[in-house]
Amino acid sequence: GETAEVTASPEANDAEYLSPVSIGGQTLNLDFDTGSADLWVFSTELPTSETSGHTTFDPSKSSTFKKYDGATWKISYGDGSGASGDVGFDNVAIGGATATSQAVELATSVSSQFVSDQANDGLLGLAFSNINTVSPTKQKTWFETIKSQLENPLFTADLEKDASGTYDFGNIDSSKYTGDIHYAPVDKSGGFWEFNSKSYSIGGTKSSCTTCSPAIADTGTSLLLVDDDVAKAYYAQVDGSKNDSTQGGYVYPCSSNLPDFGIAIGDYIAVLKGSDLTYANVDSSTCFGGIQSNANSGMQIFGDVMFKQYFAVFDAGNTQFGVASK
Ligand SMILES: Cc1ccc(-c2noc([C@H]3C[C@@H](O)CN3)n2)cc1F
Repeated sequence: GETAEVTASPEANDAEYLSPVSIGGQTLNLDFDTGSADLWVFSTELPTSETSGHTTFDPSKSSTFKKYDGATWKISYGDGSGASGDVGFDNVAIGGATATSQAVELATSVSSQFVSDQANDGLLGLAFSNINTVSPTKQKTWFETIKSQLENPLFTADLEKDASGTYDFGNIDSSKYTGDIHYAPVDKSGGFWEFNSKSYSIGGTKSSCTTCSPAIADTGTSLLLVDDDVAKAYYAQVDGSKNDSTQGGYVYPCSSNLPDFGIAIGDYIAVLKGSDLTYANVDSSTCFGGIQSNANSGMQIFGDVMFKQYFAVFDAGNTQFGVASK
């Protein structure tokens, strides 16, 4: 079976990570997103006013592209951004592994956040295809299309702070982590890599929260979005912190010593170092936290703040998600 490895390069503030993907021989830089299941790209079908700075996929220049007549897609993301368009099939290669006749969703419209994010040429969903948005027939993700060709039906994420990391498909590279991999069973019925997270720790003090929302492993989200009462409890330990609606979340003096924060991945508590829980500067003395409230949306979203501190295994063979120290 095959294995494949591709670089994941961070944008400013590690807001997102982009990886090169070859579609019909054309290379675009896509945001691998384990929180969605559409592979969509900036295309020549967009108004040119919206494609400045982006690489666009041109179906007319691919000898292997096939239109999927009548099919459309439309997606919206957690931050209110979104895109829509039509569909075709082409050969899609990542790190030397090629999925043939992969559904490729061509954007004919994208929201302003995508227009201005010029490094991003589209998204590659790595969640489960029951949440793919193609109509009238949902389409498989790249990972689902290629899974049977892989040495093992899994992929791993090693994202780094202000540095390039990797996604690996088909194998677990033991040089990328230390100690054991701690797995939690995944409930994929909602389409996400979803697991229970019923406890947490702040500065080493553990709390159980039987009412805590389940969590999803989401490489497409920059931060760590936890239940509102947990975020409150965390920042109660940070002098001078406040939930500032103008900044969009919790801010605090950059001189603060942030406590460590432990998140439950099933029965395992993964401790995130407080020293790596600041997301960005608001100004020279005020900082914006990597831990933020999920506004009681009913789902906790463990994004890149977690992936930068823990090696992650997305195991579709055993429907489990695992983390290891690195
Ligand atoms: C400009 C832009 C906007 C959003 C996203 C985005 N990608 O993944 C996600 C999260 C939220 C959830 O919906 C699924 N995963 N959000 C990427 C962008 F480049």
